[in-house]
Amino acid sequence: MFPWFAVGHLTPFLHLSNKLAEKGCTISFLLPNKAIKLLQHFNLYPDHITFHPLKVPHVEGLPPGTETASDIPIYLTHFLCVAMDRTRDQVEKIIRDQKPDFVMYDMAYWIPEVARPLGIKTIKYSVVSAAAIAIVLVPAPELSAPPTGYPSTSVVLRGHEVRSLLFVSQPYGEGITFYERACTGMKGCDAIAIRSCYEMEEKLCDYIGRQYGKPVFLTGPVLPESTRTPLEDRWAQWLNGFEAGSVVFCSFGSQLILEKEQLQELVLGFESTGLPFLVVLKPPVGSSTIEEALPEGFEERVKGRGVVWGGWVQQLEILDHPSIGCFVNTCGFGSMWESLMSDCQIVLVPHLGDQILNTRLMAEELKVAVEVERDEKGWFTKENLSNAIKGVMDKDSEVGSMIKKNHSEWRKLLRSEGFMSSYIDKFFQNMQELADHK
Ligand SMILES: O=c1ccn([C@@H]2O[C@H](COP(=O)(O)OP(=O)(O)O[C@H]3O[C@H](CO)[C@@H](O)[C@H](O)[C@H]3O)[C@@H](O)[C@H]2O)c(=O)[nH]1
Repeated sequence: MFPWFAVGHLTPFLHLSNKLAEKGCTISFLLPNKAIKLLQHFNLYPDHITFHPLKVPHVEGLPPGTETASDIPIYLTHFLCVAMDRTRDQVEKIIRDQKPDFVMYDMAYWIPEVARPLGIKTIKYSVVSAAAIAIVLVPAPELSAPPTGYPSTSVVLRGHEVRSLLFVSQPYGEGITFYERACTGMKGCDAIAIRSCYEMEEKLCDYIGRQYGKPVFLTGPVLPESTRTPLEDRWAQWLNGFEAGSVVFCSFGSQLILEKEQLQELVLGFESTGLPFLVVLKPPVGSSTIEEALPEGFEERVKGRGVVWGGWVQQLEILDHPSIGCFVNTCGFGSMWESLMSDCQIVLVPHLGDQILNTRLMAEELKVAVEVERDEKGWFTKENLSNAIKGVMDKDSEVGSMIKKNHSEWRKLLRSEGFMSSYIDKFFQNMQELADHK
């Protein structure tokens, strides 16, 4: 397993590794040294899954010590791609030593070049939605419309949102654009795997398979069915102090760093809901702590009912806490699945291109969430945020009841006996057939 150096990618690769280890596979998991600490509690089969730490070389343009996308603002990501590509010698050595049957990868487009001469099969595992892959099948200058044959009219970008995909034609590593990286990685593999399910994205998955002429294997959502570690006492105790389903939890993923002004607007939005809230965000641009960026008098005013936290929390465990009633997030693909598995109302504030598409899927196709209204620049006002939250938390709200009902049906399906395991069984069978295919 060789995932991209970002928590939102490392985590689902590890969840899948657990499922494959359960079936008896032996897995070498390649990851930046620093990420081991963050992930090791998710390794449920340490006898089968071995972490191989990689030394991430320093690349000019990155702060010293950068190892994952969480360490840097999004606009520096292309330098981290350079660093990942420069681990190629280390990766190649591990592959030669371990001689696996398969290598699964995502952003490292050069894996097929390394593996094929050794007779090793490769699977490109996409941990973003099928919609997000399908929409970038054309280079950015043509992005004003989805590619020909794109099979959805609702899971699309609208107007100015198209700008969120302009990065596709920009360098993403040395001498390679994001588009070229994505396409080369797809064209070189023996099969494409997607962390999705037919119930949600069948047409999009089939479309990708047709475009690349490759088999497409779906792994399903691949989430732990229950949380394994107890919630940190600090949060358990704080949340225990509120009524069931009353607290609004907000987490913006592992990467997003806001401008100070945006952060202030956001927290003021939470304040004006009048509801208890736990907001987890990275300190904004130019601040070393979250506290120094909060609006004046804010902490005093929300004391006892609101917390804004600048560190890492156990998101899955928090979502499982009975006091949480609403989850506000950017609809990164990891949080999207986690929110669907939870019992909470879902409010979405997408930021990146794939997050907008996931939001359309959730809010318009499945109708399990509401999307906060945003302006041309992609930002929103405290009133819009507060209204969206109150709209789903109000017991008499029609929209709130409608999304609650739809969400509960999806949750029932995802949690139903055999739903996730049948995807894994099928995926495992697909892998065995691919291994036998000379
Ligand atoms: O304090 C925190 C913050 C995050 N998480 C976990 O980190 C993961 C975050 O994943 P996601 O919600 O997808 O956010 P990002 O990592 O920011 O997402 C990146 O990767 C996704 C693919 O997984 C893309 O869809 C997004 O656009 C991209 O920003 C989830 O499993 C969370 O449970 C925690 O456990 N604690």
